[in-house]
Amino acid sequence: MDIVFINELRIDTVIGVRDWERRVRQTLVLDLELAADTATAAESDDVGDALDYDAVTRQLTEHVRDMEHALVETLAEDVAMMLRDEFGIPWLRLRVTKPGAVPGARAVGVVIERGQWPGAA
Ligand SMILES: Nc1nc2c(c(=O)[nH]1)N=C([C@H](O)[C@@H](O)CO)CN2
Repeated sequence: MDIVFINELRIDTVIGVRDWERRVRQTLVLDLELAADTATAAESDDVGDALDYDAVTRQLTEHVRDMEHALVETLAEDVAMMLRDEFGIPWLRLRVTKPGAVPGARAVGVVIERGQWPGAA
């Protein structure tokens, strides 16, 4: 099993626990590592055999844009569930970064891993 990745995907959404954060859109940055079999696609040279990172990115962007969560934890869990359901991804690692959310820190956020790496005991 291999990894298809998406780095620094920026999406505007409603996110945050403060009252003012419910009234604005803020930019989150998402980094994903998605377990995928790349060997079959490499053999056929057909995107139909690949985990299509363009399709994942489009669906993910639409999904996150429409959300209104308080915590980045909730958003991350929601994204992981959607990706695993829609694309049959067995394992993923997701980093959700909220730039400039805390004075003195460039960014804060969460990293989650969900699912089982295929073949792992
Ligand atoms: N673990 C978390 N802590 C905090 C979050 C969060 O989503 N997860 N959010 C906030 C606020 O929304 C912050 O970004 C702005 O004050 C605070 N702590």
